[in-house]
Amino acid sequence: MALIEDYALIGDLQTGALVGRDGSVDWLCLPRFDSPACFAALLGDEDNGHWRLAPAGAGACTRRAYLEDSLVLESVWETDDGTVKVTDFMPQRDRAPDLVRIVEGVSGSVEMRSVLRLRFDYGAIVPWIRRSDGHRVAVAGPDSVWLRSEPPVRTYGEDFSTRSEFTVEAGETVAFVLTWHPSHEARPRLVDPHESLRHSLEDWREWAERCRYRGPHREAVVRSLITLKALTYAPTGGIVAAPTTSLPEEIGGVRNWDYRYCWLRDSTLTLNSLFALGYEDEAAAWRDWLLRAVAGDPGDLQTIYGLAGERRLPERELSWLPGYERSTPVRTGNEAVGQLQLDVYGEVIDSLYAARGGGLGGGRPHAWNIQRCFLDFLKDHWREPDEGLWEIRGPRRHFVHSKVMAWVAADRAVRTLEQDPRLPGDLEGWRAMRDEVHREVCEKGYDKERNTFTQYYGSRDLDAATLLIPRVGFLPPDDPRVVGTVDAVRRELRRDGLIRRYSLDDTPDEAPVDGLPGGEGAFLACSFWLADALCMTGREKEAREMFERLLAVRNDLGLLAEEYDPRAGRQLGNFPQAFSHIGLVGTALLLAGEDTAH
Ligand SMILES: OC[C@H]1O[C@H](O[C@H]2O[C@H](CO)[C@@H](O)[C@H](O)[C@H]2O)[C@H](O)[C@@H](O)[C@@H]1O
Repeated sequence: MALIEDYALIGDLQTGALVGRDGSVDWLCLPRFDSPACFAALLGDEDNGHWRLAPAGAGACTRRAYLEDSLVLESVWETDDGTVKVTDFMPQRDRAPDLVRIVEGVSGSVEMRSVLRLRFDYGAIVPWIRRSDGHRVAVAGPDSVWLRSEPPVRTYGEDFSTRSEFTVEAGETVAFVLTWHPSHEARPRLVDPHESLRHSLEDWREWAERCRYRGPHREAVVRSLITLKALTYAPTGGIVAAPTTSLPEEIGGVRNWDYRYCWLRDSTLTLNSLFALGYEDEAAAWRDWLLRAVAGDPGDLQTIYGLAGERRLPERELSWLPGYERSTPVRTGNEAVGQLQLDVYGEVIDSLYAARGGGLGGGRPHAWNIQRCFLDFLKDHWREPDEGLWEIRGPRRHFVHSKVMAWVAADRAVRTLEQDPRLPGDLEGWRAMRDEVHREVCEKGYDKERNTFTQYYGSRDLDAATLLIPRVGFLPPDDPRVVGTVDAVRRELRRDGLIRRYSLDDTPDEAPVDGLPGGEGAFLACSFWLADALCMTGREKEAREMFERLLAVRNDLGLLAEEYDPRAGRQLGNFPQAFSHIGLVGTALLLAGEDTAH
């Protein structure tokens, strides 16, 4: 079984595929990130769908890398008979998604094998396969997938798979193109694989060159930005939290969730990273996505939407999939859609505030009207308990982070009005709310005895999200309560050098706050937040050490999942995860003195 970090991401800004070191594409949803997978071996085995293209009898590739600053992956096998490389990518597109795999002989003469097992509907459906016009065509229900090669190589069917064996000599290429198309339509248009490769490289190069970061970790920052960009759904401007579902937070555990949707929290933070580094177009596209998605009653605001702003994302379990290393259930949809997560208002308003300050005009009259509606809602509801940013599935609580973010919402709205008094708004009401939230959090969310903010009112538990208190400006970094919180979190939530998001096993007699059985790894975003907090509280050396430790956790391609198990030395959770890459970019900016946050 491949480790999570054995995978590489390729994508076309509408969906993404995971390619293993052995040349197997084990995850691909077509045509969108949130469509059913036609390759789901990631969450089961080869019979759930995959496409392996590699030298016959070979194991993992000898080396692999993305070509320059792109999402084009090159895997090289050195064999006894010669060296061969496979270049995998998905050209950016209008409609039909293509997966292109170009085999190139480098030296000697290498026998190659392609085994394609298409299984629609997350591994459940074996399609019917026929030949048409030089293609192999797989059809089941609404889906059809077309496979061709240039030059044509012989394919044959065996064991419910489409196979080919061919030999490449030095200098020869064989390019495969796999294209999804609605099954009721005629043959899709054909792309030229070599020309598409040139375009893809050019597009990514131009895009990456626009990055404004000038600090010492440029390679890591650019790779994170490319990954974040790869998680944007270009037709609508939506941003997914990750391209996968149900990669476990604990091997063999139940904490397996579907991240192929747009969380307002994750999206706003992604957007802040892109915006801070010069990517205004993405920011504008997401702002417009947001305005469409949240239109309606502000009380109906959801924390999660579909790629085009869809609201219903019913959670269900795919019983036929055995799960990644037997981690079940495998889920699609996400029940957290119906939760009350008060922090989201603050994150959205903060992001629009930053965009306005950065000249994006966050800006449009419509955008300001929505922020006013959010504030009106929050004024009436901030005193309520909620599920918080960790989307707990236990009883609602008065989470300190949620209240702090309610303060952020009021603070940014007040500041907007102070900067532009012509805008309509309840300046006095919002000021009063801001003061009241601040007072209450400092009174009820702070443990005087231990000099630390806690996870929720009245609790002794800690929460790494309180590390954000100085970052969002709720208290200055040199406030003793901030320093005390950073120290307490570092002391109590540390796990082999990294940070857990909250305590899970410290009080075994009590039900865990998140209402879920089992444990989880260290949370990478929180570990970046600790580095930020250390830096802001004057402990730059420790912050740098923490950052270097986190950089070392990335896989060979610079990718991060949501969590990490420091004891097993392996990544955990959905992959690659926007939250973790946002954390990396934020810390790199802060350490380089390029941070533009408040
Ligand atoms: O841990 C329980 C929850 O885990 C998921 O939420 C997490 O991922 C979200 C997307 O990155 C992030 O916004 C949130 O802060 C994380 O806690 C899952 O989606 C939830 O359904 C689940 O309850």
